[in-house]
Amino acid sequence: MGEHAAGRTLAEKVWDGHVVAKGEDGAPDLLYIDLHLVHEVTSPQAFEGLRLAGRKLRRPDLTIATEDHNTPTLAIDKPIADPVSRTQIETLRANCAEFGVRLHPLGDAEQGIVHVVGPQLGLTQPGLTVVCGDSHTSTHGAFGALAMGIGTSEVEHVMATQTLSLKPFKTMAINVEGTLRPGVTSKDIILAVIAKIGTGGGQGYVLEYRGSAIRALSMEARMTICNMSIEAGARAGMVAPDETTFAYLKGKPHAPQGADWDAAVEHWKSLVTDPDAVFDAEVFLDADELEPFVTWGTNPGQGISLSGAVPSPEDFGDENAKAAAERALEYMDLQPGTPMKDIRVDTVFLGSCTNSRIEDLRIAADIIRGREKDPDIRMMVVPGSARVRLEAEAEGLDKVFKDFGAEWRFAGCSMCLGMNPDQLEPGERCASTSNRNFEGRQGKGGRTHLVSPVVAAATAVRGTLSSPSDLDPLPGAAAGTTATAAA
Ligand SMILES: CC(C)[C@H](C(=O)O)[C@@H](O)C(=O)O
Ligand code: SF4
Repeated sequence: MGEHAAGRTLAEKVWDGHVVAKGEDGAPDLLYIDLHLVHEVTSPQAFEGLRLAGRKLRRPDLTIATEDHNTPTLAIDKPIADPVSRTQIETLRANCAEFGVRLHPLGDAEQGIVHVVGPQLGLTQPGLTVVCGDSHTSTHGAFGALAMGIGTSEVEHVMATQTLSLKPFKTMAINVEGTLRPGVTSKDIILAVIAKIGTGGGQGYVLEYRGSAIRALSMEARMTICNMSIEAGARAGMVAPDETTFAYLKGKPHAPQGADWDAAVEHWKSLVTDPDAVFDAEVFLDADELEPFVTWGTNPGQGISLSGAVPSPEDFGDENAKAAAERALEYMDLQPGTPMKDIRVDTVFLGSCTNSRIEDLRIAADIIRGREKDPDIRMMVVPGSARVRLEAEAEGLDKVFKDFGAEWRFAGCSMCLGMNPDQLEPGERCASTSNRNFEGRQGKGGRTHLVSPVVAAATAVRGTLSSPSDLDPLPGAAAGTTATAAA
């Protein structure tokens, strides 16, 4: 025991502030939940459980639902053709009506991927506990919230009690110092982190992303990083709130106003890891050295610099990693030693809760503006929410994408996981801005390379995995890229 208690990390502060009942000897604590986000896939049994128990929803005012996974991205005014998707959507609508949950249905201006909607409404705020029956709830940690994906039985527990029983966690600092080069984005940071620590490296930990490179990122770029914390196996990922966070939140529909705003900012400023706090583990990454990062395999940790080559299973010391690489290369139909930039893709997907916010669309549009799409590439652009779509259209980005030959779709999860008509054909290869490259994730037999929005855009121009620096300069433009390090 030390002389005096050590300082606390950000995660510990938020946790401590929500304990309703403390567990003894490593048993779970009961935590109060500030915000419960709901979508159609993981809520039906939870609502059914409440119904069977004759219970009410404890806090409808802290619960909000949206339709995202099963929604079509074309002809959204027509009935949903797929019976399973239609049933899930109709069930959500009926449940929300019965239990008094605010729902943003397809066609509503606030409909969209649950992890895009919460932040854009200003519901996601520093210091809150946020849960959702969805693994990528970690996205909301970008605001300094403790945000966790939960299972359907936990969804029911939160619905019934507004609390959740949670096991203690360990803390890991992910320190990213330096300045990103042009064309390198926050997506590359997180892909590099996962390649470094592995898909199980974060197990049991709440990650805190820190350092000058993280501080320099926009809120949307921070969300991209926190979003993929779960792909490293972590319980959650967080960034301490700062002026960037406050500026993003100010004026959002659910952000505090007037004197409440000032008081909130005062409180939020205390949500930082104390200088004398000790993390259970630390990881360091040099932002100056980072290059655009892409995956070659079938888990998000199987990634490499875009300037590199497909690795050989022999490159992996560990027998499991060797076997996993062998299997991944077979599924991906790739030969060791092939330069990543020689890999031809069929489809480019710009979307998902990782990279479908307005900044993602802007930086991709900046690259393709005035350029021609490779004629054999199919490109789909799917805004994360109806609001993002409207905003993009007000800026004329839809026209940039359409002139380029891309498909401009309505908001939803879309080809991120193909629970809707947007799927890859067997054997089709896709450069995707989403977060999972599992076998069959984007359609049976489909092959996924995870990339940043700028790599997605450059790939759509050249037809092979490419970064903006591989593109010929536009006539009259200065050499280099217009992509900023902001996304
Ligand atoms: C459908 C849902 C439960 C799932 C998740 O939890 O992540 C989905 O969003 C995904 O990305 O695979
Ligand atoms: S966009 Fe993809 S990762 Fe995000 S919630 Fe939807 S299916 Fe899951």
